[in-house]
Amino acid sequence: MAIKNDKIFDSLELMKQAKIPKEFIWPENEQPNTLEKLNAPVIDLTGFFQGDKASTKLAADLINNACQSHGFFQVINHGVNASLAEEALSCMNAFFKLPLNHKLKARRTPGSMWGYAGAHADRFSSRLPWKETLSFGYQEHDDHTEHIVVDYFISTLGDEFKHMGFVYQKYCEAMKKLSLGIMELLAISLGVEKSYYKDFFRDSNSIMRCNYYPPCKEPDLTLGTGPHCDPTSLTILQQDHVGGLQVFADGKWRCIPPVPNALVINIGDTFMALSNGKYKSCLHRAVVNRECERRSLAFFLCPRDDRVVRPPADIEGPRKYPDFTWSELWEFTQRHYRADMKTLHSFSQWLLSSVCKT
Ligand SMILES: C=C1C[C@]23C[C@H]1CC[C@H]2[C@]1(C)CCC[C@@](C)(C(=O)O)[C@H]1[C@@H]3C(=O)O
Ligand SMILES: O=C(O)CCC(=O)C(=O)O
Ligand SMILES: [Fe+2]
Repeated sequence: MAIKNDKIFDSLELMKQAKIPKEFIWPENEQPNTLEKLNAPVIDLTGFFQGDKASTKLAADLINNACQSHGFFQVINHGVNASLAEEALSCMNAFFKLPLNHKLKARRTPGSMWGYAGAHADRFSSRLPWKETLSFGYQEHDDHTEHIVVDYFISTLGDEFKHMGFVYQKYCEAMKKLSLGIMELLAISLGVEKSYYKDFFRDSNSIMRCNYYPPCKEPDLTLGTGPHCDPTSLTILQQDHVGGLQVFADGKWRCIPPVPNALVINIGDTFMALSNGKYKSCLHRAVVNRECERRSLAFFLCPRDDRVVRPPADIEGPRKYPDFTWSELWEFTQRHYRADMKTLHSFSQWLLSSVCKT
């Protein structure tokens, strides 16, 4: 995707302005409104990790019910160390509170996913999200997976960020381990051989994203993250205590209030295709507020670039989506299409039309 404009927003300056710039004002029908809660079940993973059959069946049934409707559920006793999770959140402040020129040392380069972005102002010219992001990869290569994140922070921001790199290295490893456990539960809940999805994601190529949402003087006119379905396979979201995540379900935007020590899990487009549409990748967004900043950490599980996304034979019914690879879908969202609620459908049309042209 070519750079639309090379505008740079300084969140420190933006926060002082009584009126937000027009680029951040979203269409009225997409602006935040009154809220009910989403029934995103909180699933205790203790018994599943201990191999208890009854607990595993309960977890699989709750997941099946949630994923057939809106694709969101929450997990507690998930095995991610609480102090690591807390430090991953606090490390965000150490980066996002830096002066802008320091953050720009990690600036996302065109065509890359990695790095710092302010409101995606280098990619979009309207409906800008009221957020800053820092994204980096967690690819599983044989030779240097165990320090791939540390290396990124040192090479991008310097030795003084080595500790932050170490925290996120450990965090990504913990997220990957949890995501493979969730993949086993998803397989069980779909009646698929329980290691099928785990094996599919063993050599994953995942994305870690830190979302920083500054306070906003006119929170009802903008959005922190616009309405979208995650194009990825599975998202593990750690939100702080502020709240702001909303899911569009049963015709309404519904909030998922933060549950202490819980992680929010949602199905992405790629897993919807891997389940042949049985599990839903659901529209969601993030709102901001006037009083305080909000932070979230999103781990996006993605398969190896070239692995063909195709549902297992156990899942019956006519195919809903064509075969594709994650690298094809990723390129579509980075160069041709701003992820929204129709990404997978638009991508399928784009893919089939490009096949017809060859
Ligand atoms: C593959 C990805 C693209 C986005 C980050 C991951 C999964 C979610 C996508 C995103 C958050 C959906 C909303 C729009 C987006 C541009 C954003 O607000 O950040 C998307 C991410 C992206 O393209 O950078
Ligand atoms: O910050 C949030 O609560 C949601 C962010 C999100 O949906 C995303 O980054 O894909
Ligand atoms: Fe998302």
